[in-house]
Amino acid sequence: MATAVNATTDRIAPPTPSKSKFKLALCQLAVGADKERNIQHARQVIDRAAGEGARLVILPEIWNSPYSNDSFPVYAEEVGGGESPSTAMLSDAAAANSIVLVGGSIPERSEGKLFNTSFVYGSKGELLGRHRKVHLFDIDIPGKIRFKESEVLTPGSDLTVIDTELGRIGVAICYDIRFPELAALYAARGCQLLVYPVAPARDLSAGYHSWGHSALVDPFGRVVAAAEESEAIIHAEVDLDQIAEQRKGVPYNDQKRSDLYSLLDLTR
Ligand SMILES: O=C(O)CCC(=O)C(=O)O
Repeated sequence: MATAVNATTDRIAPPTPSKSKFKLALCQLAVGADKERNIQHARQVIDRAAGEGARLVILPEIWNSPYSNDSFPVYAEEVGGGESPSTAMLSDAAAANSIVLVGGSIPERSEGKLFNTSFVYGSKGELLGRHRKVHLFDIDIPGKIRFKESEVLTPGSDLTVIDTELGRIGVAICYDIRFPELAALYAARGCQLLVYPVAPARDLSAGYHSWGHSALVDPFGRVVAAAEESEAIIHAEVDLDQIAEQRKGVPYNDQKRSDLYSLLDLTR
């Protein structure tokens, strides 16, 4: 069923988070071909970020494997039914550090298919939710770059809104950011933060040259904190009350002209 979303009346209020101010860390990891090393390295970086005060820690897209269609089937893990050293580490790291952890993404195998999936853990190590990338990165720019995730991966079919103790988070992955309808639906569902695990650190010896430059951006589009190309942990403070104030001050979400256009939520 398709439901027209009226941002003024249909906004779903999030539950009150345990803290309105907290520190987050964007971990722009260097990723290599050695999976075990990638997992150990991610664990060390999560521990460091939490040790430096972050309560919400975010990893990049595909942090346990090189970003390539050849690698995805080799590095993929079955989560739940099978052995998954990557998500076991994420759950353990979240509990050990008492943090909310958006675990970037890993190639996930499920029922014979492969997905690009982000697993999100709460501060007791519990799995809060998962996002399977819904817009696969399929581009072909003649003479420049050709990448077709869809040759190997299956797109997810769910939007992902997760209530955490630090607020309501809409999760999507990398190329998903180019589709503003998704962000608008997340906003209409009351998300206070949108998290898009994107590139790891730039590595010009890798098959795909990710861009790096992980960033935290506020409701006015201002870059609050950002990395360069290389491996980094970027710390920044999030103030949910301030975000709510900023949204109230320029209330464009409540000023949409639903008599002229509307957002259809096809999942409802
Ligand atoms: O949107 C882009 O420019 C890059 C997307 C990408 O690298 C990805 O989705 O993995």
